[in-house]
Amino acid sequence: MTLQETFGARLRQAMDTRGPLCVGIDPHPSLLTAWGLNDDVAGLERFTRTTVEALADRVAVLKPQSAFFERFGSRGIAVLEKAVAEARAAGALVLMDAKRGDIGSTMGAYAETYLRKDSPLFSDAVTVSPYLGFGSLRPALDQAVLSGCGVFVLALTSNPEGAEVQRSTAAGGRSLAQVMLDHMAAENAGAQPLGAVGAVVGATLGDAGADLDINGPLLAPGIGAQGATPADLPRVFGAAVRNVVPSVSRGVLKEGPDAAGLRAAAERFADEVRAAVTDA
Ligand SMILES: O=C(O)c1cc(=O)[nH]c(=O)n1[C@@H]1O[C@H](COP(=O)(O)O)[C@@H](O)[C@H]1O
Repeated sequence: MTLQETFGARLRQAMDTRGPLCVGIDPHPSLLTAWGLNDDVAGLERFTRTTVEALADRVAVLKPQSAFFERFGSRGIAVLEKAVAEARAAGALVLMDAKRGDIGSTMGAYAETYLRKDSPLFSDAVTVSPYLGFGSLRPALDQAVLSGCGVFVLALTSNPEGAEVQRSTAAGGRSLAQVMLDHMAAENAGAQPLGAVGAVVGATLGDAGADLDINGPLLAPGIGAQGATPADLPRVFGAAVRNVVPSVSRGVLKEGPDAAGLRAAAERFADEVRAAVTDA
């Protein structure tokens, strides 16, 4: 695989050319209603198509939240499959937010679902949980490298409940999250320009209080509806802020269904991120 084909290279290039932003596609029932749509498969399809058409040719990363599609069973998954293919065709990287985590043998099936090139849900990257043990992720980590894809591993999540688990002290006195971050750094060692293993670290944390030097991307959800702003990023991420992929879902989606409104919101967030990172 050439350097250009690695996930790290593709992500870096997308962020440099399109701006440092991930927009989440989270079709909440309340958003469907606010857009004048019904909370049914037709509404889901219209919402998703509008968002992809408005943003896939300009934002670096689109992150569909699988749960909102799974709600509708197989017909919802069909909408998701189409959205992934169309977003990728328009040049966006697709990060499937599925937060999968299971024993290794089952993780192998998830890896095939999202990271094998001939799968109907093939995406550029997927979110996973390491809290069944980092080693349980091995099939996804290996499949990602084979396919030139990325894996975003939950480390310090944006929700307040996460700390109970993630900040607990593990063997050797490190926090459990730090143990996971250290595994990620080991996976990414030597990769240029960035490794394929990303960490998820909430922008809401105030100060991450962890060593985020993993030589990989740092997905930062929590901007917008959960209260964080791009200006918070330098404080949370310190020197690692240049590897941050800030993520906004409702903060952009609430500006729909008008495509111009969605685009303007995404551009505004990307501009604010650029300013915050430049000033850092
Ligand atoms: O992995 C994620 O994307 C994620 C991790 C995390 O720590 N917190 C978090 O909010 N998310 C996801 O990011 C999105 C946040 O949506 P908004 O709060 O509407 O911007 C949701 O799809 C969450 O599932």
